[in-house]
Amino acid sequence: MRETLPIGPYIQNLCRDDLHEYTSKSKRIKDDILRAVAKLLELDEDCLVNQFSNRALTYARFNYYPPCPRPDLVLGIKPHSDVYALTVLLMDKDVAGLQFLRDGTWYNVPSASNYTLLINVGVTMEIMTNGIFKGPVHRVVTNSEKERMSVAVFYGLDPEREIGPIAQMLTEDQPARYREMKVKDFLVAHLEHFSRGERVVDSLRI
Ligand SMILES: O=C(O)CCC(=O)C(=O)O
Ligand SMILES: [Fe+2]
Repeated sequence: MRETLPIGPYIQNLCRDDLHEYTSKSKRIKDDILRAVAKLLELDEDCLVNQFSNRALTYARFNYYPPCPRPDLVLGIKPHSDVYALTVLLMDKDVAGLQFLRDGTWYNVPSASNYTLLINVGVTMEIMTNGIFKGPVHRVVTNSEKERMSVAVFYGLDPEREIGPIAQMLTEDQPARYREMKVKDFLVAHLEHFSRGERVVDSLRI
């Protein structure tokens, strides 16, 4: 994250320092996870961490879901895959609502009795690992009685660079499954696909 946070004066006064401290600490978690993923893939330990320059994007989203009288009709967030590489999600400790899709079935993420961080893989990671790690589809359902809150910090790449499978993932037997694209164009394409209920990654498949 840039030293001077590009957020409005209201947020800056309210929680600028806390947010800066929080995102710096969660960046360390993100780097640990990237190193663990690199190890799992039998790559150089730092090869994923090194993809994130000091111009890489960090984006924090504060989600507030008020009680909703018709949870059967209204979603908190519609189905999507996160677009950046990794998400560090601080979950509401009392109210569940997050669900992941697998083989056509939605699975609940239970609320934990304490503040819990959930690490989610995003589409950027799916492309970088040439499809080995997937950015799962998830959504948030509403609750008729209780409000719910979460804080998602998304870690992405430098918008001026290209996104594509990293060179270390490619062999003759495992050629690139996704074409390259400039990150900032990829983010715009993501929004267009999201508004149509589609996944941008599917449009990049070779
Ligand atoms: O509120 C949640 O639990 C998930 C939020 C989410 O998926 C997002 O902000 O992308
Ligand atoms: Fe999400």
